[in-house]
Amino acid sequence: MIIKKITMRHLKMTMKNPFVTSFGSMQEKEFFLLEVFDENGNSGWGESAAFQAPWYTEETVQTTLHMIRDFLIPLVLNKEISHPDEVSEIFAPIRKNNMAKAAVEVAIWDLYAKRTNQSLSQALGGVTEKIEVGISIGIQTTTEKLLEVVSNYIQEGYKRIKVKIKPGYDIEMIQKLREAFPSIPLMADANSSYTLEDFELLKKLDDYELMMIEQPLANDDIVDHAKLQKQLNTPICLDESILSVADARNAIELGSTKVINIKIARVGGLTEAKKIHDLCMEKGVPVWCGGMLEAGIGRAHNIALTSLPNFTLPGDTAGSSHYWEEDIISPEIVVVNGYIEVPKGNGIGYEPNMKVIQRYLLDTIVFE
Ligand SMILES: O=C(O)CCC(=O)c1ccccc1C(=O)O
Ligand SMILES: [Mg+2]
Repeated sequence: MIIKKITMRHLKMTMKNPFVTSFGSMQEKEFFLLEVFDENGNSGWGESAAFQAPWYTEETVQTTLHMIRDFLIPLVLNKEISHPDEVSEIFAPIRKNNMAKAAVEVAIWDLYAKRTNQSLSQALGGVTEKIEVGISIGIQTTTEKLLEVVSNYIQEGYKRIKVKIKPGYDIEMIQKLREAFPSIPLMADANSSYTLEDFELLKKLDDYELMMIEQPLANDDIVDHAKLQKQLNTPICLDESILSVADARNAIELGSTKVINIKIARVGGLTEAKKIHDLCMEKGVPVWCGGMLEAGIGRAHNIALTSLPNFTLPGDTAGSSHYWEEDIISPEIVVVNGYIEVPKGNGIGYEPNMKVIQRYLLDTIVFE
């Protein structure tokens, strides 16, 4: 296929509720939709994930714009690409900037699946027809409020509950949650807010039968996580530390992690995500799909990826209505009894809803 034209739409949407982490509160989500056209007029869609501020990784909405417009699009426009696996090789001379790369790469995957008349799930080697989903809950104002929110999600059918922890908001909260819900699949995400000096505190978490603790230590660490894992019964799941299949191999070999959260954006696209999945499957390390508070296009890519066989743990891809008054795809993503059906239509299997996209559109750039 030849990449003939790329439309880059800049959107800003407001989430129904602010999402609070150890870094602060987020309610505005600004992102780009990449629509990539081939020589026959087929088009594929991708959504960028970086936030306005660089607290999760170093990328932001503005660095993404700079990288996509000035470096990545010139590398693929008017180029012949026979398979989307080639895109990560074409982008390899550009260091990091994984979220910018992923936004373009996933659109080319969707385009490829559509051209070849298959679903994105099929094109990736997906096997499951429905995926199990959990929910990630931001920090709440009070524990009472948290208990109420958790109870509602359990009633809605979500398969596991993930809560954010940070120093000063951890053991007591987890203890109350466990008392109230003795048998729910529960996990905690620290987003790198502890150090090895907090060992005694982290060790206490072993009393609450958590499925795992996500990224307790520094965002770029695998050495201290290995030391910690040796002394914890609770499995560690790395998120921020894993940017590539090489990182995954090193972390598994060192014993830094027993589970990996794969985010397409963090690892630079679907080809790298699949490589990490395949390696983890070979090593007996289960994976799940993380989220970036995406709108529908990003969510659709997550669903296709999650249909691969080693996604054996519920991920963070909740339904559209959890985040948005109205999502940018049709139909919206719905969770029934804790499952999302993997769409069978070509490509991502959801149609961009141009009326809704228009409503949140700030500006558009066309490259041809
Ligand atoms: O619901 C989602 O999309 C993911 C929620 C989440 O946990 C999260 C949200 C923003 C940044 C980082 C993370 C994370 O997984 O660490
Ligand atoms: Mg995380």
